[in-house]
Amino acid sequence: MAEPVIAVLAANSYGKADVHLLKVEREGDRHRVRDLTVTTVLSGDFEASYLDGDNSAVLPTDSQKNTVHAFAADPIGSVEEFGARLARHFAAAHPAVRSARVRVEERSWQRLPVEGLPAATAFADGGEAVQLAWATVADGRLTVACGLRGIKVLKTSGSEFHSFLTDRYTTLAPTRDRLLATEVGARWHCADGTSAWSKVRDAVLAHLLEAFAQTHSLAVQQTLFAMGRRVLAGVPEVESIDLRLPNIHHVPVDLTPFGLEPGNEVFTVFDRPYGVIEGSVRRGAPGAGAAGDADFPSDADSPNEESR
Ligand SMILES: O=c1[nH]c(=O)c2[nH]c(=O)[nH]c2[nH]1
Repeated sequence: MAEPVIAVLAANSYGKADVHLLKVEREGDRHRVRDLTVTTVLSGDFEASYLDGDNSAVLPTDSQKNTVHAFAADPIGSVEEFGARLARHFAAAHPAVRSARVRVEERSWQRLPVEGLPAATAFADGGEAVQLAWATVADGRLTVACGLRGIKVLKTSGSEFHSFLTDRYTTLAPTRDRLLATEVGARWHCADGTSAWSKVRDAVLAHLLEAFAQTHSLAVQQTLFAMGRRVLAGVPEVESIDLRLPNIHHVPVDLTPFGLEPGNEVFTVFDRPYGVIEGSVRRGAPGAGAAGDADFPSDADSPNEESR
């Protein structure tokens, strides 16, 4: 028989990690977004749950997540203020809590400056975009494919998705007003003889962002084609462009169980799973673009990737 082990419970805490939410603050047509990831950590008199499974003092982590959502319905203020409000709430509301720690991380989004459009509802995040190039010499000939990834953009208006095919497994509700968010991956091929790659790159990016912001979207697929077509129209050096647009789902949080207005301001960000929409756009007459397999930018880091 195994030796009886004498064990005591030492330090312990529990909470909800990485509650990722997006709050849209609307002032008429001008929107502002707050992209927050919140972690709650409670410690206190919770030994009974660890030792005996007695949960009578345990505020479920699910309730902690709901609290974060409900508090986000009020003006958020700074990350410090939001964290302090939550921590004070958890510490005061439940007697077993001796300390409540709340971590608030904010990702910043900037309005897309789009000429001729206030673009008060289109944003790009402050993160770093990655620039990519694939240079190949074969038979003495240089070909260069160019790309970028990691450009996060979102629109808080001008996006719908409805009238889609349904089957017995469909539960998705049609919507005429949804939040559209993606992380653009692109790879383009230039005409022979092009060497002004940096100039082309800047122009491609500007056209991609502008088309994203300006296109009233009925589907990510439609936005993708509009973005590709805009690049071909605006950058004569580009012969074709492959685009990958993940559809990063933002689902409105139902606040009615907490006695609040349902609202359309606090969204849960589902980092995964996500839709993946890919397509190549190239010069040619309608009907000429036979559908086929392509190496989309998702595969872009494969060392074997070298040609279209
Ligand atoms: O723009 C979209 N295209 C889809 O194919 C799709 N599928 C889905 O669930 N949502 C969306 N949105």
